[in-house]
Amino acid sequence: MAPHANGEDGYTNGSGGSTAVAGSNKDLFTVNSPNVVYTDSEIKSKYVYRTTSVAKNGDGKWVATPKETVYDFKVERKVGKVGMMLVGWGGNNGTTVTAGIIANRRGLVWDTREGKRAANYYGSVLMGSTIKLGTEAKTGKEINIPFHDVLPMVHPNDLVIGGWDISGMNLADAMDRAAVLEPTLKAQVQKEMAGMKPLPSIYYPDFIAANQEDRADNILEGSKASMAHVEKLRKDIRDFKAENGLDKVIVQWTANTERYAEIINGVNDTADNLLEAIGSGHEEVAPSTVFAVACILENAPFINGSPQNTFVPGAIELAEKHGSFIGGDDFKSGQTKMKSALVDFMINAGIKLTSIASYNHLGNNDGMNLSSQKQFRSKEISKSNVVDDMVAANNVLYKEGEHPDHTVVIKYMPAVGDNKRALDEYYAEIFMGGHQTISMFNVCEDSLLASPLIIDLVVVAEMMTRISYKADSGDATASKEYKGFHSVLSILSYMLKAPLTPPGTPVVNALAKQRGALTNIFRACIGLQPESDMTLEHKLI
Ligand SMILES: NC(=O)c1ccc[n+]([C@@H]2O[C@H](COP(=O)([O-])OP(=O)(O)OC[C@H]3O[C@@H](n4cnc5c(N)ncnc54)[C@H](O)[C@@H]3O)[C@@H](O)[C@H]2O)c1
Ligand SMILES: O=P([O-])([O-])O[C@@H]1[C@@H](O)[C@H](O)[C@@H](O)[C@H](O)[C@@H]1O
Repeated sequence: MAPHANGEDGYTNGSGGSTAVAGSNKDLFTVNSPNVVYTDSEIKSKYVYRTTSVAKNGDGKWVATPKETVYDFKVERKVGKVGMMLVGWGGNNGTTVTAGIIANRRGLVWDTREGKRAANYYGSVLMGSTIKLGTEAKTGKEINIPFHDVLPMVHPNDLVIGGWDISGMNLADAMDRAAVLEPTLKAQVQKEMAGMKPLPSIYYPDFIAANQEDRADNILEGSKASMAHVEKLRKDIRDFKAENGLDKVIVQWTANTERYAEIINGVNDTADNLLEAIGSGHEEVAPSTVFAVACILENAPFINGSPQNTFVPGAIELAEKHGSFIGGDDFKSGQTKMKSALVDFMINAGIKLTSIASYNHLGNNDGMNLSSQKQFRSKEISKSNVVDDMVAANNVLYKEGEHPDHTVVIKYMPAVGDNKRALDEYYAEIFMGGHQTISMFNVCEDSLLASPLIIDLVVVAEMMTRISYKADSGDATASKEYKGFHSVLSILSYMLKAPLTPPGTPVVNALAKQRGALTNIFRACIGLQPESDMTLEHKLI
């Protein structure tokens, strides 16, 4: 049921909930609590984090003990001027997200066969979805607010965009090459994008498919890692920041999928060894890792939107040493996003999933790059591990080490272009020897699904640069002074297929849990408890 204006400062949707209209004033809401203090520059909150500690007693039985930890969070309210630099800016995703932000910034409307279309941010969890703020006391109605309004976040319209590409094509021509957007929209952004030209990038041929060589006409000298490359990329970031008067820059890899790098002791296992390996031009150091190192040293958050193992152990250690943010891997845009929701539902419904067959074909340049086995292998890994946590959490259905069959196939079919076809079959055992077969045909317009994720990743990563905490927790999180979250931003996992997590911490792929973590961490920053959906107020009356 479409929402309709209820005459007040909001909308009543079909479920009787209410969504406050964003932008009706600078602060859509304030929190009325002795634990939350607003100043012009900061929001400070005291938050009681409630968990349940479990341990086995002498009889081998689990004993569950409620545990409370008090955290002090601080949010800097000033957003500042933010830049987004994309590696692979001239690709399908890079050109599409750039055109999309320009179209939104200018409020563009364009003609299509189905009628007029207006710029929007659909598919962005921050710009296109809401979270529950609470329940209206006088009516009992659920009050929902735009996700983007829960904390002071940068608006994508305000992002200053730049980046690198091994292809020197200007963004207007590259947008035509990508063949993603309607001509009537392209025509309205063509002039602005024609003035955008990617910076030359580093190109180490062995890491991406040989079929990409023809594009590589905008490259820096040297076909192996070097500190000169690191310093050039660092200078590019500094220059971009200075030329645009930016307060900070967030960098994202949306360049082609690379082959995995071999993890070698003495080469990329520690921060020092990695820096030495770069300095000596070791052939196992990938371009994406060189970009990561440059960003870490420049303290620019770096996010890997592709599946390769960019963050070798040495890169993670370097980020921890410098307190720089990194995140990845591989945008979770279509087939895998659906899988991480559907498998979560099936297994948590007690349905024993026994096999998943995931096939897809696509015809864009990414597909061509993935037609090479080594690059496909990177993607196969990231697409295959996405159900592991859900299976491992259900020891009723699955014995130790038991898991569904899982096959991932990707084929390059030029004819379909960016309109990727995903065909999935989920086969499961149900009650009394029965079976359930779910077959799905999902046409994912790859870049139109990935572009909003690029925006969410940048906005959340930037937000995390303005959140700090201190705690007298008595555990590893204890800190007397305010400090940032761990360098590995696992809070980004909702947008990623293979979430990178701080060393030794579990990977969560279940989509609902990932969204819950993002929502509730942001709620904690303003002193609000997690939304439990218990709604006791509606069940105990
Ligand atoms: N739905 C999606 O589109 C989606 C989902 C998940 C992951 N991804 C990943 O995002 C990446 C980009 O996807 P795409 O469809 O935009 O691909 P694309 O091939 O259209 O764009 C990649 C761009 O990267 C450039 N490039 C390659 N190596 C480079 C380097 N070393 N430095 C700078 N630029 C370089 C290429 O010239 C190209 O313009 C791929 O790795 C893909 O697997 C995409
Ligand atoms: O996100 P998702 O739809 O599961 O996975 C997609 C793959 O199916 C596709 O082959 C690839 O080109 C995209 O980059 C993306 O990784």
